[in-house]
Amino acid sequence: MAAQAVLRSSAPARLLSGSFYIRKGVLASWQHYQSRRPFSNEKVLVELDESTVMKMKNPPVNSLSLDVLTEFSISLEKLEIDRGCRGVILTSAFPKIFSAGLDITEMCGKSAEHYAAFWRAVQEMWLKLYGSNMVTIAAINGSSPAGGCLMAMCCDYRIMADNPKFAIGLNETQLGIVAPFWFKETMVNTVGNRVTEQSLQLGQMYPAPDALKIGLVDKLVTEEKVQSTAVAAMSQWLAVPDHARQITKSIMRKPTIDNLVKHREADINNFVSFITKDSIQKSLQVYMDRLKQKK
Ligand SMILES: CCCCCCC/C=C/C(=O)SCCNC(=O)CCNC(=O)[C@H](O)C(C)(C)COP(=O)(O)OP(=O)(O)OC[C@H]1O[C@@H](n2cnc3c(N)ncnc32)[C@H](O)[C@@H]1OP(=O)(O)O
Repeated sequence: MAAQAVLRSSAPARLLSGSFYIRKGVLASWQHYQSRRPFSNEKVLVELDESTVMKMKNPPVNSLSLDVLTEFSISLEKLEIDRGCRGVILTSAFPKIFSAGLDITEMCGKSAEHYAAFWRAVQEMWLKLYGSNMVTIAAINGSSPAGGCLMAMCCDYRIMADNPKFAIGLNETQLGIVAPFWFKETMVNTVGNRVTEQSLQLGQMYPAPDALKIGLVDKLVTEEKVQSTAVAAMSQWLAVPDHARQITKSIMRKPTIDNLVKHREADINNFVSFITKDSIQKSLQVYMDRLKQKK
């Protein structure tokens, strides 16, 4: 399956004397900006535009395979070290679906080594996105279960298409699996303990209007306006001095991040021993069969 992230890098925040611009507070030559060109490899395409937009493009439903996760982390890392990029809008290239979450086929019928590599890639994506110094805004243009919801929750601000057919939530228990502690902590940090406790046990998916009510998303707009609203929100977030915003973000998120870093290997071992159980493999298979039968 081809996965492609489309990245658009920000134009200079402010031009000075026609030949310099400010990138993360550092003066850099206009020539340098011009030398930044769209880049692409098999799965990543970077285009220069007014805002940096990272589009998931893994048909048909943006499931997060090992390849997609790896490419996502590499792309984000590239933007992180690009001093010209202060914020990223994360969205989907497809209408009606933001991301179907982790690719279930990566968790079925594979070797223990594969599960360990896959889980490390999930952790890496989370560490990079939740710990990003950039402003991150999720433009949720469709449904977003489980790992898709996790990605959205990692962002600083969430805008979702106002359509009750689109739902978001951590539905892991519905698959017979358990959201790990750092998924749980990300949700607690987003909507609070009580809502998380109930949502996780029920594996609840929230239609967009309900997601707004519980604070799982911050704003609803019509489908056509999701991206332009994200661009407008980005300007507002970028008006805050970077250093103050970044330190504040770190104060809020560091304890949660440190907790995974400290228990990273144990978390991988736990995932592998859980996912290789016959009963869990059977649950996932039943869930996949149901997905295919619903057509
Ligand atoms: C201690 C250990 C803990 C383990 C923790 C593990 C944490 C797990 C996190 C996860 O993210 S698990 C994944 C959870 N995701 C879901 O439950 C989503 C399932 N999919 C859907 O609900 C729907 O597909 C959709 C996303 C709402 C889209 O619906 P739509 O009607 O547009 O498409 P479909 O016809 O259903 O799907 C098309 C095609 O895609 C396949 N597919 C869908 N989701 C996934 C997926 N997550 N992984 C792999 N494949 C997926 C689906 O089977 C269809 O395939 P084909 O029939 O076309 O072959």
